[in-house]
Amino acid sequence: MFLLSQKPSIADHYLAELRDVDIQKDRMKFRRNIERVGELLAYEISKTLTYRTVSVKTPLGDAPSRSLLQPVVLATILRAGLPLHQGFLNVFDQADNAFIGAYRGHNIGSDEEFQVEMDYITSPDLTGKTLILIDPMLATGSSLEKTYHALLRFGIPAQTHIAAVIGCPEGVNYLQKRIPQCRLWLGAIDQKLNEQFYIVPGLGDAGDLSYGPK
Ligand SMILES: O=P(O)(O)OC[C@H]1O[C@H](OP(=O)(O)OP(=O)(O)O)[C@H](O)[C@@H]1O
Ligand SMILES: O=c1cc[nH]c(=O)[nH]1
Ligand SMILES: [Mg+2]
Repeated sequence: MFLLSQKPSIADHYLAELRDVDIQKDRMKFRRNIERVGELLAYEISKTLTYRTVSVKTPLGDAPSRSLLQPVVLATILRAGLPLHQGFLNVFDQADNAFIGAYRGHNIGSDEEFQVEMDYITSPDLTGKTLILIDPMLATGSSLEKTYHALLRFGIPAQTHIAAVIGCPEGVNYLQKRIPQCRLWLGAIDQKLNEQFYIVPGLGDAGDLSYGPK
């Protein structure tokens, strides 16, 4: 698992602003900070990808360069994933894209449990591609796990990365147990989940903070 906050960097500044109840009132800033964390995570992931050597013609000669070998597919869980998706797309600007409509609904008969509802999924062929699954909050991990398995009907990727801004031990353990083949990339890892399955201290509801209450 990779953790942006493991070493002090500008990522800490973005994360602090994302968590701050006063700064959160500015939705544009909130979305932009999520996007910026996405750009940083995408850059970190890019360091692990495979490149082929190419020669690029400059006005003065030929420059030995590198170009991505495997196509990247960015797969994002709506709604809260959208600003994070944009950050990844700023970096992997030629990526193909998949979108999944998933949200935490309530189970019948219990106020304290939920099941992930999924009602929209679209994806290019994933066979042999580098898949990056994007969602800012890794809480229980159910949304990401369900999404990963649903996406496999579009083909088996060569490798899968999961990127989130804030995670928690419960969600990390869940994904490492259920889908150990996926590599995890997080901005920060927080203390725990509360009784409503929100990350504490976390930042609140990333979807609502980006786009308003629903
Ligand atoms: O790890 P989990 O326990 O599955 O929870 C995380 C999910 O919860 C949030 O979505 P939410 O259901 O709030 O939908 P939204 O993006 O529309 O706000 C978040 O964006 C994740 O998708
Ligand atoms: O803390 C959490 C958990 C799930 N979804 C959020 O937006 N925040
Ligand atoms: Mg939400």
